[in-house]
Amino acid sequence: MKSKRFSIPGRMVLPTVLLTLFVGTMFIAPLIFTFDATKIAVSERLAGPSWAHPLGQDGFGRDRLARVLYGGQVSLTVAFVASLIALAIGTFVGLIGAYFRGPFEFIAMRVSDVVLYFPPILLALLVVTIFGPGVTTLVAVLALLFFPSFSRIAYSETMRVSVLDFVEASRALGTAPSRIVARTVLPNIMGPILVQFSLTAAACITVESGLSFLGLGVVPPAPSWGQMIRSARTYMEQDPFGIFVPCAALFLAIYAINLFVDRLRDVLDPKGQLEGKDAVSATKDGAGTPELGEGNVAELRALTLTLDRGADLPPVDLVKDVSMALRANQNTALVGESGSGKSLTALALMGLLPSGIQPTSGQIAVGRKAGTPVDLASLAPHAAEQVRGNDIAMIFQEPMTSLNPVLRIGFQMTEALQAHSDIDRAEAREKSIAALQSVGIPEAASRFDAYPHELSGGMRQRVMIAMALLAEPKVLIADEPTTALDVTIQAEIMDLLRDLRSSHGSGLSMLFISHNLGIVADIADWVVVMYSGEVVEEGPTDQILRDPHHPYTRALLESMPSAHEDLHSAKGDRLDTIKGTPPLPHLRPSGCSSRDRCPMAQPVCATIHPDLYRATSGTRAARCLFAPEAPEHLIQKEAV
Ligand SMILES: Nc1ncnc2c1ncn2[C@@H]1O[C@H](COP(=O)(O)OP(=O)(O)OP(=O)(O)O)[C@@H](O)[C@H]1O
Repeated sequence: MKSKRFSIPGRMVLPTVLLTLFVGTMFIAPLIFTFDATKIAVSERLAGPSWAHPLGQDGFGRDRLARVLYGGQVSLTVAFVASLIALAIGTFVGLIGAYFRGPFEFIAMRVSDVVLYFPPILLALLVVTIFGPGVTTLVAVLALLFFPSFSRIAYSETMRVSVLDFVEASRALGTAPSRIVARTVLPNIMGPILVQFSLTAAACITVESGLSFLGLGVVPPAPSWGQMIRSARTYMEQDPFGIFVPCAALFLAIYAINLFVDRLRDVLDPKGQLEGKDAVSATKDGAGTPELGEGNVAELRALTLTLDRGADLPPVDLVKDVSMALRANQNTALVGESGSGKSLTALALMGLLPSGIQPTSGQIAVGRKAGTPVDLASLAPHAAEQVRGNDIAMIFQEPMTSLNPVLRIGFQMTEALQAHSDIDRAEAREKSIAALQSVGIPEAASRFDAYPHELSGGMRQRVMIAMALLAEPKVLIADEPTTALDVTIQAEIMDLLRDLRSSHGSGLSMLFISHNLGIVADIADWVVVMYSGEVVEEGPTDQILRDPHHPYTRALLESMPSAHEDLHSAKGDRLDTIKGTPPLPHLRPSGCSSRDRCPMAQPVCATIHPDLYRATSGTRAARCLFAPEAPEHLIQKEAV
């Protein structure tokens, strides 16, 4: 494996140079040149710039350049140290309060509330008046003033993040709470906290200057920007340059810090880290531009998706060695129980994997209407946005949460359309209304101006389908699109999806994700069954439904109530359930992953991990030692 080379990301170069120059000037220039910030020369008061005093002299004849540099040292140090203390205390308090709840939450939030009740500047004045002005008091007062803003943000962000799938999954994987907080939750809340840090550092500089301006900050004759403004104010009309210098220094300091932290947040965001990098090929030697097989519009080749569980726990493969070809004009169903890896496989195609999950081997290729195939995860965010929605689109389970509730349907549709094509608003409106009509929305023109809550669940899902198809993508991923709907509406949406291929005549390929093998008969030409992160069987739908070769597919069929009872049930109207639950990804048994739940399991199943054996005819494949596709010698050796 190649060793990582340290390099500054492109986006960070300008802010880093700017901040380094600014801070460097403040701290290094006084070491090189002999500046005296306190030497008074009354005869030269308010003198203009000269070689000896490039920024002129103040009302006491002191060198203004020296004062602005030393003042900067004080302001920046106070702001940085105070913000860092506020960040550390506030984040800790908010994180612990939100994650562990109970008394932790009560104490954390009430302490922050008490501080927030006081108007900040009054609280600052109160503390400074009690403890006396000075740098240490300033740092303490600023940290006290600003830690509640960090704790509030950390609290709300932790509440949001801790119910997300990947945190739940870490819990399910038995990771210790302290580890989840430090390794999983903290990195995911750092974005807003870093932004808050920049705002706080900037606010600290202004509050410090304000207090010094009032004579309650840095003690004279030590220089500070606030003091400089205060004394320059007296001569403002005679010498406006005197007030401009410290104000410009304040402006530059705040701008440089904000720019730096803003960019840093983008770079630290795990989703942004992929910018300009090929996440798949980075793990493989010799991988280049992804390739597509003949007639395929998207393809996964031997894709493995791995969850990084931190330094102490080994990584876990959530999806293993999955290959899938989505062909033009073909509907593919991806079927399996909850947790089998269907959604992650689809998200990998979209280049939208959650943070912490990376492709560690294999290849992802998505065909474009124009241009060479791409792996979305390897594209810069802006480039990926051009492909998503345009060449590959996705609809989700819950149309209410996929549509923005505060924007009219029409606005959301035209916005999506205009993002991918160069058309004006009127044309976008026309196309959107036509799209609404094509998915069976009555009175489409008036629905165009409706808000999502004014439509029924089925209508909303139709809108989502219309939106997804607006740019005429080659691939449409439908992730359990009917699960959140009433049974009657489900049937209507299934009919709509089934008819899409004929109504959408540009070779659309649909990947239909479902946990219900029974409902795919009408819609899919090809079925891929997943279990515990692996493909266990695939083939033409009619063949798989009539004669499943993998015991898990058979069990899945027999547990499904379906309109196609005649296709699969040999047991009349009695439905079987699949006993047990799928293994957690880090607890897969040796040999065959499904053997614990398989009625046909033999001792050999514990020793051999079956491959996905393909029939010589090249169509069907099954991952079972006893499937007709499996080479006979494998079990003969172990048989009695
Ligand atoms: N963000 C994540 N972090 C860690 N593990 C995850 C994450 N997302 C999914 N997983 C795990 O990966 C495995 C596959 O999940 P996936 O969501 O792809 O399954 P699924 O078949 O789509 O299930 P469902 O039908 O419930 O959505 C599961 O074991 C799940 O717990």
